[in-house]
Amino acid sequence: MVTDDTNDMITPEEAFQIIHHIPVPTQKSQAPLIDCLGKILAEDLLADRDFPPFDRVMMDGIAVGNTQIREWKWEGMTFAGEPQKTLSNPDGAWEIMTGAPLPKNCVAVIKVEDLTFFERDGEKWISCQLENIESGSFIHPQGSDILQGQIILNQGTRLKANHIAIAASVGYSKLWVESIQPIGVYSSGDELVPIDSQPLEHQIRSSNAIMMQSALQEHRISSQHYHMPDNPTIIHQSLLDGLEKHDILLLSGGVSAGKKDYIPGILQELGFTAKFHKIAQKPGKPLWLGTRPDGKVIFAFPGNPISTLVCFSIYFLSWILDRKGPKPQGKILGLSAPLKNLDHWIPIQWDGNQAKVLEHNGSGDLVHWQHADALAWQKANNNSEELIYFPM
Ligand SMILES: Nc1nc2c(c(=O)[nH]1)N[C@H]1C(S)=C(S)[C@@H](COP(=O)(O)OP(=O)(O)OC[C@H]3O[C@@H](n4cnc5c(N)ncnc54)[C@H](O)[C@@H]3O)O[C@H]1N2
Ligand code: MOO
Repeated sequence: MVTDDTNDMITPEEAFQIIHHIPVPTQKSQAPLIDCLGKILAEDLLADRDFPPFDRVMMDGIAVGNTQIREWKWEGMTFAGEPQKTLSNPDGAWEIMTGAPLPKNCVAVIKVEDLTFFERDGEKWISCQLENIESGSFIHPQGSDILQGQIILNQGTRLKANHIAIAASVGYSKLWVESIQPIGVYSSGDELVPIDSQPLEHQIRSSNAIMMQSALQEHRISSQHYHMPDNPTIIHQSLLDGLEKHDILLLSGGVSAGKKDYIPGILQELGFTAKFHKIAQKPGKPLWLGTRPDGKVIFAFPGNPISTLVCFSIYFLSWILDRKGPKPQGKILGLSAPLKNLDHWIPIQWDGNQAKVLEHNGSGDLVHWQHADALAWQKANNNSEELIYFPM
């Protein structure tokens, strides 16, 4: 008899909704700027001076006070890093380099490509053929980006490299940030053996934990690995120990319907409430997510390597990185018919500039999936060829 358990499953959309209402446990600490990438800023940063701090020259060339004439007498030169000078002759020109402070009495900059330098009566002159020279051209006015004392970067910003540059430019060599503390990463199953051992015929090498740990490293989150055999007493104790040290645990295996799939029951014993167990999707149907009143969060991923990979990438990473799910959209070549009641996460490979379905052997097949560039989201019963996808 074929059973249909779609009634007790939620959709991926519902799962995203639930996930994004769960606070990510973080701790506030002060960190050197070089270690702040990817963390959440826990303070407002103020501009310590106007930006730019002076009228900044934007092109190598000359600065002039009179834009109506086309020949100016050379008066002096300023490089970036030199203090502001003053143009004394109203019909003169001051040679300037990008980044220098605009000399006093100047109203426009003309770039060197539009100029001719020449000598007349033993003196330096500059001419220009441009019809129109607008006042203010190639001048980045003082305070036009932001004024001193204003907030230049808001608390809550997830810090990218350009934000780090802003912090540096206003003199913060350390920042208060919210960061995710080391995560406990668990593998489970009697069939699993360590990477450097020779498996017996019925055994396999464990790969899910190291995959998750590596992916966490990419986001500068440290982790600790634990392995649990299929023994409820040991699982209970091991998770209890892990919860002493970590706010977030990531588990893989032992969450489906097998006789030794103890994980959901034990997590309940440990005080966790399941937010969901089972999403109408393939792969990764039996994904379990639970929280505890003290703020601890556990994702228990289905053990098949691709199920763990897909659920980790789609749900866990979008939770900690505060992404709201897949965004880009495009036409995918080679799609098969949608599944009847399950959303389908389909590996996509870029072929030149086309996205096409990657052939594979299901959620136990790490080998073919190595070529996946993205995951396309084919909704149940939906024949569209334009799919939202998720870069991997
Ligand atoms: N009767 C049912 N059986 C299954 C269902 C179901 O709904 N009813 N769901 C299937 C789906 S879908 C998946 S996905 C798997 C998930 O199973 P578990 O989470 O219980 O995982 P295990 O049974 O422990 O392992 C599954 C598979 O993955 C291998 N595995 C586990 N951990 C690792 C690891 N760390 N590294 C590499 N490989 C790992 C394990 O050896 C198994 O081959 O359940 C289906 N069954
Ligand atoms: O979700 Mo399972 O991932 O179909 O093998």
